[in-house]
Parts: sequence; C-alpha cells; structure tokens
Amino acid sequence: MSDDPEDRMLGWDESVFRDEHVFEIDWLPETFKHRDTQMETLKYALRPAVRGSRPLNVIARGPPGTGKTTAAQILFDELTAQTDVKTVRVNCQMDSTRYAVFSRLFAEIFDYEPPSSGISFKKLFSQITDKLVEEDEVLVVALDDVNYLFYESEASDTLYSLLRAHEAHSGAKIGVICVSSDLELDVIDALDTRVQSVFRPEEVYFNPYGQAEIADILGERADRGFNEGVVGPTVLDRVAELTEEQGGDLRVGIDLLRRAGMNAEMRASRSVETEDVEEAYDKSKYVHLSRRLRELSDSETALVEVIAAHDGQQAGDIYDAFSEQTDLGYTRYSEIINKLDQLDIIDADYTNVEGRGRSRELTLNYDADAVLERL
Ligand SMILES: Nc1ncnc2c1ncn2[C@@H]1O[C@H](COP(=O)(O)OP(=O)(O)OP(=O)(O)O)[C@@H](O)[C@H]1O
Repeated sequence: MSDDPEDRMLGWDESVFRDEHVFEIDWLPETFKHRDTQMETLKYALRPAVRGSRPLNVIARGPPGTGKTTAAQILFDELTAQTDVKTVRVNCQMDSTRYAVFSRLFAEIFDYEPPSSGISFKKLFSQITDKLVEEDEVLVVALDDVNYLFYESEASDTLYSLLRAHEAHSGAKIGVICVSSDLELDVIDALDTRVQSVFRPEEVYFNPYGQAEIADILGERADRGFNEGVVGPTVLDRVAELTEEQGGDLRVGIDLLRRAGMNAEMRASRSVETEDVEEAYDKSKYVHLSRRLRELSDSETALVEVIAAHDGQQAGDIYDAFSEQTDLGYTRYSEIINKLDQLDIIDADYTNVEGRGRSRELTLNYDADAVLERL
C-alpha cells in the first residue's frame, strides 16, 4: 500500500467486509475446531440410530457460546444428508411446555402444524409415535436450552413422555439430546425420580475456549468475513482477550469483529484498529444480556423494568409497585423472580430485614441503563 493517506481511505463503493453474513449468529461455520472430543461422544451416542436402534440419550452442558447448538446442528445436518434418521431441534426458549415441544415435533414430522383448534396431548403424542413406528423411523430430538423447561416446571413431564415412548407405543424409537447452558442447574438431580430411573444419559461437557483457541476460531471467521489485511494479529488478539473476559462466549467475539468492522468503515479506514474494537466492546459485551431479554414474555419484561426502577429493594416492596401495573398474583410473581434469577438477569438473595424476618432483595446484575435500553 502506498503512503498516500488517500490510498488508505475507503471509497464509497468499497467495504472492509468480504462477506458480512459470516458474522451473523446463526451462520453455520464450515470448520468446527477444538470440539473433537465432544463430537466423538455425540457420534458414539447417536450411532445406534443409524443402525435402526434407539440411540443413547445425551446431556450437553457448558456455558453460553461454547458451540453446543452448533455441534448438534452439524451432526443433524450430517444425519439428514447421509442416513434415514429423523432429527428435530426444539428451541425450548420458544417452546417451553411439553405440549409446545410435541407440537413442534408434530410439525416437523408431518410437515404441517397440528390442528389449531387444539387436540389433547395424548392424541398429539400417539400421532407422532404411530407415524414413527409406521415408517420405521428413529427420531433424535435436541432440546436446545432445555433449562427453560425446568424454569416452567415442564422438564420432567416432557422427558418422561419422550423417554417412555418406546414402551407406551409399541417401540417408537426416540433419543434425546438435552442442551443446557445453565451450569448451576443439575439436570438429572432436578428431575422427578420416575424420570431419573429411565434417564441415564451420556454427559458431554463443552468447556469454555481458551484465549488461543478463541483467536484461532475467530481468525478463521475474520478471514472469511473481511477482505485481506483488514484485521491484523494485534486486533485479533485483543478481540480474543475481551471474549475470554466475557466467559469465552464466542458470540461476543463474533459481534465484536462485526461492530469493529463497521467502526472502521465509519472512519473510512481500510483496516480495523484496536480503537475500533474498544469502542465496539461497550455494545458487544451485552450480547448475552440482549439475547436473554429478547426472549422474555411481556409480564417478565414488565417486571424487569420495575426492578430497574427499584434496584436493590425488597421483593415485597417491589411487588407493590409491580401490582399497580398487572393483575398477577404473588405466586406467579415469585416464579418470574426465580426465572430472572436463574437467567442471571437479577440476583434475588435472602436477607434479614428488621421486624420482617427473611425477605429477598432484588438487584439487577447489569447496569440499569444497559438493561432498559435493551428491553
Ligand atoms: N469451534 C467453533 N468453530 C467455529 N465457530 C464456533 C465454534 N464454536 C462456536 N462457534 C460459533 O459461536 C457462536 C455460538 O455458538 P453456539 O450457538 O453453538 O453456542 P451454544 O453453546 O449453543 O450457546 P448457548 O448455550 O448460549 O445457546 C455461533 O455463531 C457458532 O457458529
């Protein structure tokens, strides 16, 4: 490149990006490095399905953004392309009851939605299992973000129905991959004993990537997404370092690369510099929060707003403020608090309050403005 400053400036018809899509969160990477052991265990568990038998069940655990969904997606794509095994991924943030999970299975298996007038769960269940038996198909279900089924107390019933399908229904063969990013939740322990007695899953742990691994993975993504020479090693290392600081959630790193690229363009620069990364970090570090807030229901969102306005106060007092806005009872209110606590949006710790005994104090885990901006 010449030293003429004009040459280092980006023209209107130019971009630092070669392909911006690779920075979209649901873009499926072509290479999936540093996950060989996890992929091997998953393949081992699913192999019986290829032979027409019931596969082993699996629990895949690990912090957010460590490749759990991607692993399941890659395997499901391979199974669909190369075998007769039927695969369905259910996003339990969206389908968080047993009925909703089975409705999703129905829609994927029959290629049309179950009747909107509503049919009984029993009927929904038997139509699915009958079809599997009739077609002699093995079904593998990935319950992605299964922790949400626990938050709604639907996990035991859902798993019980899936796991007992072969007994209840003349040999329907179903295997389940439970994907959880809630490390405080002990999935097996939290199930009813009747489910525990039939659920002996293989466990696969997705450990957080180290800084060097993050740099390696993101370097590959940067090569695909940016034009040559746009992101140098110093910038990449800084992105990896910040990503590791955020618990190794690769989404933060991917978002950082995209935003830093946009910042460079804003300066009409042909290359991304560390200052672009630092500026991007103010937004990217909240990727996780944004994702969690986006999936909340209206009443859950309303409660987050009220807590933001009364940060650090007692649960009873916050309920008084909340009940002015909604007609939800205290029980439902407590359930929502538990969910927001499990999602790490708030802390709800018991404290001793003089004259009132033990009460929960509700505090936001993030800066209130950052939360309100994203609601
Ligand atoms: N080894 C890897 N190579 C390339 N990209 C990866 C790798 N691991 C994760 N990613 C990317 O990181 C992002 C997050 O991955 P993914 O959604 O699979 O994480 P997750 O563990 O399922 O997260 P969550 O628990 O929050 O749902 C995705 O865009 C994915 O493409």
